[in-house]
Amino acid sequence: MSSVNLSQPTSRNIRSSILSPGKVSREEAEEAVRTMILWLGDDPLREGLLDTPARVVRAFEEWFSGYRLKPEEILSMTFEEVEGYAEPVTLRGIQFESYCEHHMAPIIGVVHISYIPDRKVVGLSKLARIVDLYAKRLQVQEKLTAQIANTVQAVLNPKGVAVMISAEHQCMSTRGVLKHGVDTITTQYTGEFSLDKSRQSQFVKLVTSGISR
Ligand SMILES: Nc1nc2c(ncn2[C@@H]2O[C@H](COP(=O)(O)OP(=O)(O)OP(=O)(O)O)[C@@H](O)[C@H]2O)c(=O)[nH]1
Ligand SMILES: [Zn+2]
Repeated sequence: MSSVNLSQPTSRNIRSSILSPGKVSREEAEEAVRTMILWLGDDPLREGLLDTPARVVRAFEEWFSGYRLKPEEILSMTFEEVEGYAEPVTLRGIQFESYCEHHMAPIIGVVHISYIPDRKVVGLSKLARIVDLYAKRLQVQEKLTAQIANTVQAVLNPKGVAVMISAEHQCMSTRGVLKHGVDTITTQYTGEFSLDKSRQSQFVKLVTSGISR
């Protein structure tokens, strides 16, 4: 059984946390969850909820693990000499879960990424890791799309990058306007994908066509 301290956070410790983001202790985060449970009208001391603050904090560590990762480290392993391959490499349908920065509600969808190698290629899984690095943060979809494309461009330096995201925002489907089944689609292009419209349409056709394995 964990011991429970129901003291309210003071304006002093909230202010000091804002001044040094990331410096909030695990105990303070668990305390915030207890405050939310109380505010909802439930009893954080009842048996079923005693361990909930610790579980919620552990879950948040997974959902927001992207803040602790560095893109340069993920994309540092590249392969040169790919036997003359010079056309786009495309990963279609990378599933992701993110959280909107306005409501902290899930954004669930898929990312499609394509890049045109300039001698270097990167391990395919590393592109999916870059998706998670930015998805597992508080986000807006437009920023997520741009961050993925611009990071792959900056770190790998290919001839061009294309990113398309299609996602449902639960802040629109489970609350507020209550519209289910809306796909929000965003795209970001760099290099040849930005300059050459035929590259763009080739990418869009590839990721939206019905090819299967
Ligand atoms: N552009 C953009 N908007 C988003 C994203 N995620 C959520 N939103 C929107 O952010 C807006 C926040 O609007 P507010 O009026 O401040 O919040 P609200 O009163 O909760 O708004 P409603 O959702 O309309 O009830 C809403 O229109 C959301 O649909 C995103 O990734 N991109
Ligand atoms: Zn939202």
